[in-house]
Amino acid sequence: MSATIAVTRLTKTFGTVTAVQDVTFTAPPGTVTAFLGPNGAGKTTTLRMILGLVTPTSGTATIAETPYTRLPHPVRTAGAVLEATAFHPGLTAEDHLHVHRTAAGLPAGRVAHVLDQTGLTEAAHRRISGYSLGMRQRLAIATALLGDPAALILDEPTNGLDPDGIHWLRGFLRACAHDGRTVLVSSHALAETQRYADHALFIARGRLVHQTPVTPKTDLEKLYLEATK
Ligand SMILES: Nc1ncnc2c1ncn2[C@@H]1O[C@H](COP(=O)(O)OP(=O)(O)OP(=O)(O)O)[C@@H](O)[C@H]1O
Repeated sequence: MSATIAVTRLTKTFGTVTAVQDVTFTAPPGTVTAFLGPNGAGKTTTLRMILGLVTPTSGTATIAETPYTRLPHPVRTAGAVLEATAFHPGLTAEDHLHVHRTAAGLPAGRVAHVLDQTGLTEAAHRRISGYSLGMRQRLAIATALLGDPAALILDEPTNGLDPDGIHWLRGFLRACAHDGRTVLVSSHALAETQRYADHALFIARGRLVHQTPVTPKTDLEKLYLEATK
């Protein structure tokens, strides 16, 4: 299954604050799309609208041509990691994943598979309370992968990762795209984004101000500074 993420004229106001204004873009399968912009630009709000967690004031957001809240199989269609995920510290990673995969009605074998995909197999029987930030980030990604989703949405996944973790994440995102998944990632880490993204969207003050294919020659920082000033 493939799942294009399509955002059309999306707008969200919170009282007098316009967080997102008339944003339109498409994130196609088989690619990593980076979502870049200053603090408060509207990235998280847009991702939350795509995932049905925030109701748009106007416009639409669909995954596989369907709003998230109306997807027949949401966990198989889209997996997401938004901001700091809370885990029960007394559980092991394996326990945590079994709780989630049972709730989602997924086969037991998925747990070992996502542990392997995120490099957590050896740590699977340790309590999450002893996990580093990077291991927690991997576990959040493992949870998002339980349904083998066609689309993956990650909000600032490099935050708190050490160089090993960043190296792993880069390879992981590329592998996801290679497998045909649609990957949408918000980030502030421009040099790193340059190394894994196929396409970059720039958002500033709630508006999509620029977009570009990303190649080794793209000067993402220069484009970012020009587009968001
Ligand atoms: N629930 C809310 N109520 C009121 N205002 C909100 C709410 N959520 C977001 N905002 C405001 O909307 C704007 C966009 O915020 P958002 O979190 O989407 O930005 P962001 O690009 O993700 O920022 P950051 O890079 O800091 O995570 C900000 O002005 C923020 O204060």
